[in-house]
Amino acid sequence: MNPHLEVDASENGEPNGLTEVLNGHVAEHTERSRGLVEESSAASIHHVGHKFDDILQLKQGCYVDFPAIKISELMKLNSLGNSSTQSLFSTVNKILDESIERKTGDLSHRVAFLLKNVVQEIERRISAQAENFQNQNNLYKAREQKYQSRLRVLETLTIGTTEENEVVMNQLQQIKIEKSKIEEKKKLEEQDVIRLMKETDQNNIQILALKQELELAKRTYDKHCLQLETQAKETKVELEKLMDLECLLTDSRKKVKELEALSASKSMRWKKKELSYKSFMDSQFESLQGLRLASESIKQDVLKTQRIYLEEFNHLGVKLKGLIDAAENYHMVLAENRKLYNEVQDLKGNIRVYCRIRPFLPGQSRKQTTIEYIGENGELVVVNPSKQGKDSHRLFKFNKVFGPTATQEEVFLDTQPLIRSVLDGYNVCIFAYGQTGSGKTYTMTGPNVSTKEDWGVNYRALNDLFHISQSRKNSIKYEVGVQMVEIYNELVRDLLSSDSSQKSWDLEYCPTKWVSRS
Ligand SMILES: Nc1ncnc2c1ncn2[C@@H]1O[C@H](COP(=O)(O)OP(=O)(O)OP(=O)(O)O)[C@@H](O)[C@H]1O
Repeated sequence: MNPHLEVDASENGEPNGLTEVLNGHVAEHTERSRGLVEESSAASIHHVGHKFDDILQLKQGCYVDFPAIKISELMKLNSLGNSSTQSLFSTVNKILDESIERKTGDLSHRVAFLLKNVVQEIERRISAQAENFQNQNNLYKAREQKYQSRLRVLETLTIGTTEENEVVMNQLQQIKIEKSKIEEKKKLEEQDVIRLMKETDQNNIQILALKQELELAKRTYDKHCLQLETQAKETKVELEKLMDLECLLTDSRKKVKELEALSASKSMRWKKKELSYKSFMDSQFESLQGLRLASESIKQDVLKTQRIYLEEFNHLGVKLKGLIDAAENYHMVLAENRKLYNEVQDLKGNIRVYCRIRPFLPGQSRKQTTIEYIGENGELVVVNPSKQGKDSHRLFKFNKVFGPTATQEEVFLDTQPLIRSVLDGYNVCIFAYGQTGSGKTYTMTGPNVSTKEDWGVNYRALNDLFHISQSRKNSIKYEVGVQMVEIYNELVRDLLSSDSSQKSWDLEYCPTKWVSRS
C-alpha cells in the first residue's frame, strides 16, 4: 500500500467518517509494511522532494522565466513522482496565478510541459488512489460479510451466553452473597484473629508470668517438698509416738471402763454410805443437841476448873520459884557431885588393869586350858603343867577378870565411869595389851560393827560420850576429838593420819599424853 495516499487524504482534510474508517483499516492492514516502506523510501523521497522544492523556491515568483536547463533538470531528476501531492498542487496554483497576474495569457512551452507533467502526475495518483479505494472497499465488504456471519454466530452465542450468564449471574449472586458472608466471616475472623492475637499476646504475657510463677512455684514446691519430707519424717516419728499413744489410749480406755465400773460400784457404795451418813448425821444431830446441853454443863465445869487452875497456877508459881532457887544451886551441886565422882575414880585407882580370857577358837582343844581359877575380885590362878609343886600354880591379881563367857557390854560397863570423867575435863586412855590372837581387836573394836551387841569398847565409849553430850546440850557444849593409834614394836602409829610419813612416831615423841590419866 502506498503510504502517501493516506497522508494525502488526511492532508486534504476530508472530514467524512469513511476516510477515517478507511484510514483505520489501511492503518490496521498495512501496519507492518508501512513501517518498512516509510523507513526505506522516506529518506530518498524527502531528499528528492526537497530538491524539487528548492529548485522551485529559488525561482519563486518567476516560473514563467524558468530556463530550459532547469526544467529539463527537474524532469530528469524524475522528482515529480517523489514530490508530495500538496507541493505539486501548490506548484500548479502558483504557475497559474503567475500567469494570470501577467495578463498576457501566454505560457512558455517548457512551463506548459512541466505543468502538464505535474497534472498528469496528480491524475495518476488520484486514479491509483481510486483503484486502491475500490480494492479496499471490496475487501471491506468481504470482511463485513465475514464479520456479519461472525456477528450472527456471536448473537446466537450471546443468546446462549445470556442464559448461561443468567445462571452464572445467579451463581455469581449466590457467590457474591456467599462472598459477602465469607467477607463478614472473614471480617469476624479477622476481628477474631486480632482478638486472638491480642489474647495470644496477653496469653504470652500470662504464660511468661505463669512460667515465672511456675519457676517460683517450682522452687517453692521443691522447698516445700524438702520441708514436707522433714515434716513427714517428724510426722512419722510423731505417728509412731501416736501409735504408742493410741496403744496407751486403748489401755487407758480399758482402764477408764474399769474405772467407770469401779466408780459405778463406788458410787453405789457412796450412795449407801450417804444414806448411812444421813442416818448417822441425824443421830449425830440428836447427839449434838445432847452435846450442846453437855457443853453448857462443861462450860460451867471449865469455868470452875479455870478458877481452880488459877489458884493452882499461883501455887505452882510459888513452887517454881523454889525450883529456880534449886536450879541455881544445881550447878554447884553438880560440880560437887563431879568432884565426888572423880574422887571415887581416884580411889578406885588411876591405872586399872583388866584381864579378859577369850574362849577357845574352833579347832582348839578345851583340855589344854591353863586357867585354874577366876576370882570375883580380880584373882586369876594359872596352871603350869611343866612345873611341879608350888611353881605349878601362879596367882595373878587384876582389878577384874572377865571370863570367856563375858559379853562386850560387861567389859564396857567397868570402863564406862572412866570414860564419862572425860566430860568433866579428865584425860582418859584405854588400851589393850596381849599376844597375837589373844583378842585385843575383838575387845576394842568388836568382831562385827554392824550389830550393836558386837560393838567393842571404842564404839561403845564414843556412843556413850555423844549420848551424854546430847543430853547435856542445853547446859554444856562439848567438842569431841578422836585419835586412834597403834603401838607395834615400840612404835606408835597414828591410824587416822592420811600422811604416810607422819604415820609412826617414836614413843618418846608422842604428841599427846595418851598413856596416863592426870
Ligand atoms: N572374847 C572372845 N570371844 C570370842 N572370840 C574371841 C574373843 N576374843 C578373841 N576372839 C577371837 O580370837 C581371834 C583372835 O582375836 P583378835 O584378832 O582380836 O586378836 P588380836 O590380839 O587382836 O590379834 P593381833 O595382835 O594379831 O591383832 C579372833 O578370831 C577373835 O574372833
